[in-house]
Formats: sequence, structure tokens, C-alpha cells
Amino acid sequence: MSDAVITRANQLSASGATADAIALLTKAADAGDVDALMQLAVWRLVGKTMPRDLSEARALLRRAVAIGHVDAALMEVALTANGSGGPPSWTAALSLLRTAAVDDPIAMEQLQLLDTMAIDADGAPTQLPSPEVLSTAPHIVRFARLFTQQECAHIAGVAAPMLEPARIIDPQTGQWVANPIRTSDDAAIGPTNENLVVRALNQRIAAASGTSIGQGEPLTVLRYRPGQQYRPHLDTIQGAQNQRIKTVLVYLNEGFDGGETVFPGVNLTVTPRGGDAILFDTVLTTGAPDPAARHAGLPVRQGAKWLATRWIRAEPIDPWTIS
Ligand SMILES: O=C(O)CCC(=O)C(=O)O
Ligand SMILES: [Fe+2]
Repeated sequence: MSDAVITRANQLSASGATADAIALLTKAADAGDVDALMQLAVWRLVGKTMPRDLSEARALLRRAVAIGHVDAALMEVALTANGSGGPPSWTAALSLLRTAAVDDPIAMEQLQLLDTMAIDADGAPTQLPSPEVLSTAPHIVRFARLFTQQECAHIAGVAAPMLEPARIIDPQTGQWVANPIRTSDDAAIGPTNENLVVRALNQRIAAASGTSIGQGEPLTVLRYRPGQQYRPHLDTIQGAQNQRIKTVLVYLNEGFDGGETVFPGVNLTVTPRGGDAILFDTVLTTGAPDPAARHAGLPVRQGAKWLATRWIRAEPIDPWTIS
């Protein structure tokens, strides 16, 4: 029984018998157990039990796809597009997605949404809305309807099952505690979940911000319910070598009360509208954090506010090592 093999392998791994755990799974995988292949692939991706090895993970996923594992196929598409364990290739990823879509409705839905997008052969946008300047220092612009309603719903749908209350590690106790600055729920869409729709939207954000896609941290979805807010803060990270230099916020919905984004330093209030995006610089030309870029998400009074945030670094980052 495949379940029993996975359970036993996890028990062995938890008790420190990693070599036995790996041997058990490898044997089962070689005998055609697709769940054992997936478990090995996941260990290779997360670097737990075995050292992280993205190309080995890709090879394991390939074998699982060949046996007909649907989740492996979707994961392979994402990793192929974002260049995890091999060179990034939109074309190769799209071709894998088309194959998967033959009998997977999730893949089919993604293809249909991609068909509505104005993108080139690399998934980059061929057109963008013109930015409207909201502030010059700091530079803050708005792109009206950067995302369509369908695209917003897709991003929210990918993140929804992963949403968890925003937490930080208490420096005193080392325990996870509620984040005093941000009370929303959040979920980062990491590289294994970066399907082609998400990838194309990350490319759109990169184009709108004049940055390369590799500079963006994983797209993070925030959901604020009544009373939840993001208190005034800077997006920069104290002492970071590779600083956050820009932020893009995309409002995924509207129809709630409250939840405006405010920049008190420049007396600016932005009323969220579904699909609109705000882009702002978080650092001065010197590279130092810009205190005038302090901002907040006001408390939501009624309904739920959904937002996607992309914090953009000065240099490309490795999405596998960022926490
Ligand atoms: O919720 C908002 O309007 C602000 C979000 C924000 O500041 C952020 O994601 O960095
Ligand atoms: Fe922020």
C-alpha cells in the first residue's frame, strides 16, 4: 500500500533514519509507486530529509507525470516556466500545460485564461495601461485595471487555501506570535505554485515597474477582514544587503468598506478598486529607505479586502532560499 509506505518513510525520517526512509521510497518509486516518487520530489524541493536538488526534483516529477500524476504535471509546468532546476522556458512550460489540459480541467482553465492575455512568446505583456502619477517624491503611480477581474479571482483562488494569520517570531521567546503591525491573513505564492497565469501576471508587474521578474519576491496575497489592517510601516528591510526598492500593490477586489491605502507623508489616500495597481519607490536615490514612503492599509470596516503585493528587490533573488 502506497499510503503505508509514505507514512513509514515519514516516521523513519522523523526518527532520524533518513537513509532508510530514502531507501524505502526509492524502492517503491522504482516499482512504479507514484506517491513515493512525489514524496521524494517534494523532499528534493524543500531540502528536507535530502539536500535540495531542483533538477533531481524535476527528474522525479517527470517520472510521476509519465505515470499520470496530475499535481506533478502542474508543478512541472511552474518549475519549467520559472527556471527551477533548469533554464526558464515559457514555451516548454506552455507545451506541458497543453498536454496536461487534455484531461485536467485545472490546466484547461489556466490555458483559457492565458488565451485572454496580450502576451508574447515568453509570456511578457505586449501592452500595459498608462500610469497615472499620484506623487513625485516618493514616486507613486497607479495603473488602472492592471489585472482583469478574472485574473484577480484567479490569484485569490490560488492563495485562498494557503491563507494563514500573519505572524512573526517573538525575539524574546522565539515563539510564533500574532504580527502586531499586520493583522491580515496572508499567503505567498511560491515557485511550485507559480502557474503560468501567476507567472504572466508577475511578468506584467515586472514590466509595469521596469524591473526584471527575478527581482520580485513571491507574490503575496493579503486578506483583511473587518477590523484587520496593516499599520504604518516601511516595506524596506533593516540592514538588508539586497534591499526592497519598489512595491507593487494590486487590489484584487472592491465593494468592502474601509481598507484604503494611505501615505501620510504625502497626504495621499488611495481607494482600492479591483484590478488597479499602485507602484511606489521605497528607497531614495542613495538606496537608503525613504521615510516618506511610509504607508498603511486602513482597517476594513465591512466585507473583505483582497490584495496582492510584490516586494521588489534591487537585485534578483532566489525564491527557494528567501523565507
Ligand atoms: O493593504 C494595503 O493597502 C497596504 C499593503 C502594504 O502595505 C504591503 O503589502 O506592503
Ligand atoms: Fe507595505
